[in-house]
Amino acid sequence: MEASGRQIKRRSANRSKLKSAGTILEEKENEAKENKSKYGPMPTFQYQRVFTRGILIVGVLTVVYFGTKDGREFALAKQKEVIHHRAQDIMCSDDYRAELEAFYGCIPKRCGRVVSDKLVSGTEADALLSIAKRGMALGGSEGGATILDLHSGALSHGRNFVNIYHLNGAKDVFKKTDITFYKVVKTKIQNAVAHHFGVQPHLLYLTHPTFFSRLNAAPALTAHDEYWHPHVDKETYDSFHYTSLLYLTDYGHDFHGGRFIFVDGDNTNRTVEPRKGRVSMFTSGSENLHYVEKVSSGTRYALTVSFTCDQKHAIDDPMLLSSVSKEQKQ
Ligand SMILES: O=C(O)CCC(=O)C(=O)O
Ligand SMILES: [Fe+2]
Repeated sequence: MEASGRQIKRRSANRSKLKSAGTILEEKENEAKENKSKYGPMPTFQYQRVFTRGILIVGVLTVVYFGTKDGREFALAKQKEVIHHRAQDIMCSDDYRAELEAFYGCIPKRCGRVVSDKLVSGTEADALLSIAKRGMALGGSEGGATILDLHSGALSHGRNFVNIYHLNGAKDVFKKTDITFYKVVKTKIQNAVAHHFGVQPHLLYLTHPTFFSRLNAAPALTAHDEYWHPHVDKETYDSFHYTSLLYLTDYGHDFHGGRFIFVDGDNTNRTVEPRKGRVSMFTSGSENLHYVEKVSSGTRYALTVSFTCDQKHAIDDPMLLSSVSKEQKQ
């Protein structure tokens, strides 16, 4: 009797142990479920939370460090976009502002850059591309950069330059309509520069050098082929006050590499991807330090159209070879 009474007690104790173990298990499962749904899996060892957070912080810091070490990059104009008018203002550099003090009416209301795909039509861009190709076919650099200046006649040739107007083959290379297209486009850009920077268009003069460029991936043979160095136009070309670029071919289609990069003081690059007919205009001072990336494949064509406020440095529009006098040709 006594033994069976003890057995009953033990069984009921075991049952209650089992029950409580089951309850604990169930509670743990419920807790686990709750934890899973609310906060994810619970830490499985002491300090795991601290450890996980540490890893996360180190990860974020690594991304920030490597992301900013070589600077950041923003696209001011992507090739695929069609931009009506996109501007970025920058404080005028002191040297630039000081120099312009002498040219009343030509001092910019703002410095910076502006991009437009609506100024020059596809037909106009194609007409200018055709001029560049025909002219450059008479010469061409052996390195990666060929230029053609219709004003002075300078054309890259091998490792040097020739005057295209002195070449026999050049007699009929340009037509009257070519010169008309060239002048129309120049005047549109001149008015757009004046309008955007708040200066009077008749106080802007076309200046030297204004030229077509053709860039490719061929290794540089002379300093003239090295187009990728960061520079300030005002320092490279003394007479420049406003620079404009008209792109005649498409980045990512006609060539790769060859983007235009503004290097800004905030450790950030602003890029312009060339697009046929795209015009980029900017003040030529040190507020607009820039370079062109090396072209990695294909051929990039552009026209640099430069303006000065100083009439002393003004240049004339190009003329047809047939209307250039003998003295001018020599
Ligand atoms: O072709 C370009 O995009 C820019 C060329 C340039 O920076 C220059 O001619 O000074
Ligand atoms: Fe430049």
